Amino acid sequence: MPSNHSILPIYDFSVSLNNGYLKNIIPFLTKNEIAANPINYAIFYDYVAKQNPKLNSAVDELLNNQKPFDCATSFALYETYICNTSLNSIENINEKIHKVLLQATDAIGETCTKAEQTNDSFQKKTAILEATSELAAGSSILQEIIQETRSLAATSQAMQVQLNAANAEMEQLRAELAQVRQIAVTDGLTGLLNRRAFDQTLSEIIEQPCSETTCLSMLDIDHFKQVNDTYGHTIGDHVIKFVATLLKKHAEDHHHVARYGGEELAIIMPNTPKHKAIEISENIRLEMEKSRLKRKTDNLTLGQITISIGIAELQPNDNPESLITRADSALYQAKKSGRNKVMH
Ligand SMILES: Nc1nc2c(ncn2[C@@H]2O[C@H](COP(=O)(O)OP(=O)(O)OP(=O)(O)O)[C@@H](O)[C@H]2O)c(=O)[nH]1
Repeated sequence: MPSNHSILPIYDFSVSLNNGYLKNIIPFLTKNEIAANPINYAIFYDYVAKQNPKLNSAVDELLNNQKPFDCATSFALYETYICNTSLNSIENINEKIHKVLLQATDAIGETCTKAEQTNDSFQKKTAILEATSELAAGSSILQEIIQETRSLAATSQAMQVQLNAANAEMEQLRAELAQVRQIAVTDGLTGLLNRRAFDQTLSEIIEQPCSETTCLSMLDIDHFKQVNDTYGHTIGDHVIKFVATLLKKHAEDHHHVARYGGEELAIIMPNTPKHKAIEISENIRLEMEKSRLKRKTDNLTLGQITISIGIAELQPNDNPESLITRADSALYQAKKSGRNKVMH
């Protein structure tokens, strides 16, 4: 998908991931007697993908209160939480910025006009003062000049107050904008970079002329379908989240940790020699192998869950696809040779 389409809903294109969602969405819609039309499908796609916490809360509330998913409800959910979320927030922020700038420009304009008028008036009064020899007339003109000076000072002070308020509001808007940007690059389940941000980051790193080695590590949870089938999709999600925390823990500060899709995660490692990429990946694999996850509800210990990892080192003629393909084939080798392995 072209990266400039940031206002479109962001969907994953992994076939296995979407098949997994499909298997959950249809029974869910049937069970709750919700029409499986494209709008409801989109709503429940996001609901199952858990990428949109506000949508999930809104849907949960409707379901808990046994409200029907009629045309109006579905449209409202779709418009509010899916199609227009990012567009609306960006438009709102733009509107607010425009308003603040207009207010600040008005305040500055008003002060400038006042200063010009005062300047004209001063010039005229100075000419009269120079020409008059009467003390009383001179004193009255001086009084007027003092008044006008005070009035100009008050206008300029009011402008200062307005500019300070505008500055504070711009700070707030800057923070809101940063938040919207953050949401656009974050994977809702794991908090890692999402696929779009991964693609963009990898392209940028490859385009940069760099003498240091860059490595890409791709990680996939072994027999994950079995985890879902045995413990359910929710536990599956928790396992993905746990693996994500391991990646964050072991990756270095300048690395980029992302959810590539479904149960496949990745670390882009700029300025990292291959032996270091292998060491980090091996540490992640080992910690996962040793971990014994427990189901929160009843403390049941899940069986051993392992991960396979493939590493590729960036070559001079690489593009993102060729680098990903090599890391993916190393991952495939790791799977083929028994899983729970790091291959490069
Ligand atoms: N719970 C959960 N499951 C997911 C998610 N994304 C993908 N899956 C599931 O992950 C599974 C991936 O299975 P496969 O690609 O067949 O591979 P696997 O079972 O992991 O086996 P190997 O990769 O060969 O070790 C599918 O069952 C998907 O439904 C997700 O976000 N949450």
